[in-house]
Amino acid sequence: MDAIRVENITRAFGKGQAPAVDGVSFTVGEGELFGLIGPDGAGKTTLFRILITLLLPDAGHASVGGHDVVRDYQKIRSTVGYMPGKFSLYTDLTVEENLHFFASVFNTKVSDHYALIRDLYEQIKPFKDRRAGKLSGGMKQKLALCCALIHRPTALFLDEPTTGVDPVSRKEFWDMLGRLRAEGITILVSTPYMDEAARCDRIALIQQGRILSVDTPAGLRAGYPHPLYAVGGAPMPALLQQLAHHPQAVSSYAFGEWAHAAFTADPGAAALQGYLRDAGLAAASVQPTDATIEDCFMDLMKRN
Ligand SMILES: Nc1ncnc2c1ncn2[C@@H]1O[C@H](COP(=O)(O)OP(=O)(O)OP(=O)(O)O)[C@@H](O)[C@H]1O
Repeated sequence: MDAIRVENITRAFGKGQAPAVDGVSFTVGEGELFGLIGPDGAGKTTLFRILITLLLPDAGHASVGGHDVVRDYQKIRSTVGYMPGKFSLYTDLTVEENLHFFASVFNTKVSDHYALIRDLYEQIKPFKDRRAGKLSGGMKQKLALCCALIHRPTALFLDEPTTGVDPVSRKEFWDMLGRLRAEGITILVSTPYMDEAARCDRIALIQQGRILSVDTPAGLRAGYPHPLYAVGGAPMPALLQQLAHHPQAVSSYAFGEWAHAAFTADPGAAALQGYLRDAGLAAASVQPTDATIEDCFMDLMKRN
């Protein structure tokens, strides 16, 4: 049985508005770490709210742990953990009080499943008497995850858990997700950060409410359809302009200090270098490169 099943789910807000989620389908296997990757406004939160039964879909079906999100919503609420994108804890309660409160909501005790949160909670324990509102961003996020895990959910829904979190805490957070996955907990996590996609078993790329692709990160990258070059060493605006004018150009984007340029057929590094030199960009360096998740996303967006 799939841990999460989404079939043609559609949801719009108001008449005449484009649907926030538009005919979305995918499945998540038991114990899978599945990423929903897409920019702001792509429909990730709307989909999460439908799956954790806070919002009704207009059309389609979805189930979590075999329970239908409309018919069996109570069953789902007692068995899933949810960490919303916005800080969801009680800012006036201390760290420890928040934890006990969430345990009581789920009819359990902190001690019942402490082993699951021990690693995480040890890191915030020194601040157990501090009000949650006074914690740093990374600490708040750790406490929110502890609270979402307090009843040992079978499935965990994390909506942009690392947005606005520093790089070290982000890494620690993803390490923690790996450990939870090893415990057999199914995880659906959304993020706008393409680099985090590589930490997932499979990912769905989502844009304007539609799924562009569902694949493993490696499968997605391997399926990138164009010869791709990383080009640097010259001013970016001039590089991008010149690359866009190449007769075989498909696209060119700035990726940090490099431009990534895709072509319909492989121009060859030497010929591409010559083309740029002839255009007055003699300092440009050119090397073939593998597609990143972001390259794949850009390409799929162009084609859909
Ligand atoms: N309650 C609502 N009323 C009206 N429009 C909404 C509502 N919730 C979401 N939307 C709209 O639906 C679209 C998808 O929003 P959603 O929050 O699901 O996207 P997201 O991928 O989670 O992005 P973000 O990170 O910005 O929240 C957006 O255009 C948003 O403005």
